[in-house]
Amino acid sequence: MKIGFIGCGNMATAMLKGILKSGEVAATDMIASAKSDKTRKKIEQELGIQKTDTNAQVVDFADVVFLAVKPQFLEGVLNEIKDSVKEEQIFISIAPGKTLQWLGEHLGEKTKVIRTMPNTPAMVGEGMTALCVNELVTEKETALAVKLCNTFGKTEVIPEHLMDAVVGVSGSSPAYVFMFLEAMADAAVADGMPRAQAYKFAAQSVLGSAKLMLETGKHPGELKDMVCSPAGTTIQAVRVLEEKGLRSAVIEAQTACVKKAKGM
Ligand SMILES: NC(=O)C1=CN([C@@H]2O[C@H](COP(=O)(O)OP(=O)(O)OC[C@H]3O[C@@H](n4cnc5c(N)ncnc54)[C@H](O)[C@@H]3O)[C@@H](O)[C@H]2O)C=CC1
Ligand SMILES: O=C(O)[C@@H]1CCC=N1
Repeated sequence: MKIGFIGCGNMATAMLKGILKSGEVAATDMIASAKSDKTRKKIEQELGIQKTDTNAQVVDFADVVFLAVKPQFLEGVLNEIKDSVKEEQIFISIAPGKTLQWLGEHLGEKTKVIRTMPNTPAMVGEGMTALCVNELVTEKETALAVKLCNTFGKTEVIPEHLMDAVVGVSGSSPAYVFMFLEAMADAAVADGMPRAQAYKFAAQSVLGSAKLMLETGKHPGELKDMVCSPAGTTIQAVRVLEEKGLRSAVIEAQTACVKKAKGM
């Protein structure tokens, strides 16, 4: 199996590293395209795979082609590669808001298309990717795409109508989590802790809390209650977070994020 990436920025690099590390595909069977010399140098030196400045060359080479440019450049790229597309190939988009129908219209109606939404924790093998497929993609091909995405984290196949919600809950959410981490660290710095140490304490607490929820399967409210001792410290923090509207802020932020994804 040969894999190609059109565009080799943050997400593509993270995904490529996962696939390479898994050993599922040899470096010689992978190619990525980039517009700048700097990125092509990165492809060669950091990833050790083939590079090109021509997107159609990726399509000529690969069985599975990842479309990893920003959504605003996608239409131009699809127009550029359309004549090189073969019916047996699989195209995997990682763009928010671009539907299977839209992708099929631009790639040709007989094209196998998969729509995904990964996230940047893929850079450390802890990504969360959602995936949906068009009617031309077989179960075996879906399983192949899941296997590839599992090399950089967890993957779930979902109905397409949930894809915009995924942008909010996992595609974009690392940004809100990093803001929360920064704020917690700032408070610890205000209380005298060195900044580097504050980041470590905040990040490990978030990592551990997420792991605790995933591994116990317990309701987050129950886990929160386990921390809140009667007349203790935590319930005071919870009281202030409620007063300042933490839940509402997160829900409103995510709703704005999903609204933007729908309009893309
Ligand atoms: N960064 C994130 O957290 C996530 C991003 N995505 C999506 O992934 C896609 C890529 O995003 P990033 O990697 O963050 O962006 P990026 O800007 O880091 O990478 C995009 C790359 O595509 C290249 N490019 C632009 N036009 C091109 C063309 N015509 N031909 C070949 N290469 C071209 C750019 O030079 C750049 O290196 C976008 O659709 C984004 O919405 C999805 C999930 C998470
Ligand atoms: O901000 C964005 O548009 C992309 C999509 C999901 C994460 N980053």
